[in-house]
Amino acid sequence: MTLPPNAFKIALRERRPQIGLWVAMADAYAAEIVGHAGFDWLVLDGEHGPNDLRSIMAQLQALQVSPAEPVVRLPTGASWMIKQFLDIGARTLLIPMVDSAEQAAELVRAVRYPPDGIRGMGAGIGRASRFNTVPGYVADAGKDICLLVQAETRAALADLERIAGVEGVDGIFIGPADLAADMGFPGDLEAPEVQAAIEAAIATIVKAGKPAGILTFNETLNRRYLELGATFVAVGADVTEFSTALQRLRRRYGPEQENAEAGPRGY
Ligand SMILES: O=C(O)C(=O)C[C@H](O)[C@@H](O)CO
Repeated sequence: MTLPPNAFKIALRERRPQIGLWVAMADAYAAEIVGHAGFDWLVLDGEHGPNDLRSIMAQLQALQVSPAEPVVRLPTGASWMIKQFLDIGARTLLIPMVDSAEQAAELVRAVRYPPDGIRGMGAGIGRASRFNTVPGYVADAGKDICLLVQAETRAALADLERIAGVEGVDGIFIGPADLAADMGFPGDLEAPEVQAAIEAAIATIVKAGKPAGILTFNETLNRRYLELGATFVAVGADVTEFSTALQRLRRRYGPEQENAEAGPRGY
């Protein structure tokens, strides 16, 4: 059998805007529902969602027929963890807290087989090769593996141009919540200082010739970031949409019969 090309990675390379969603319910059935909603990419959150190797694998299986690219966010960029998630078939990885070009270069090596990298040989017994039914998996793996790194501290923004210059980094995601916290504005992603830093970071990434990504729950900001040249923009999360919709439904039958349209908070 053959694996479909990574259409998300191709779209990033061609700078075609990609609209995504954070998926943190850590449930295959919920992921399958989200997979039919029309998003271009879906972050299976292994950093802040209650996920592990098996729950991510179940979601990858549930999303196998979805056109959306599953983007697996790991808790950290440890090479042993990258190896395991690549072997279960994750093709697009999002690694948080990347603060330097040196760290980014190590992540590139972790997603590549020798001699260009250190990824261990084991996909032949793993889901990545569809259990050794994909001819030439090892030789072709690098073509569809997509490495996204998160810049979400002042240190990362100070080294952003060098991070963007690392060959093998396919995109840079700005983490507004952690960046805001690191800048001294925890929970206040819309502080002017934070917004200025985000806009400058997008400009740096775009100028360096790499796709920029971000997530906010604020439609006005998301449209602004797309105008500034961001390519992969996540516009919400399954958990917050689900929670907000249920609260709104209950309020419709409350004493005030509220019909509040307040959207979910992002932080
Ligand atoms: O710093 C950020 O913002 C992110 O990396 C996204 C958040 O971790 C995600 O949980 C949404 O709040």
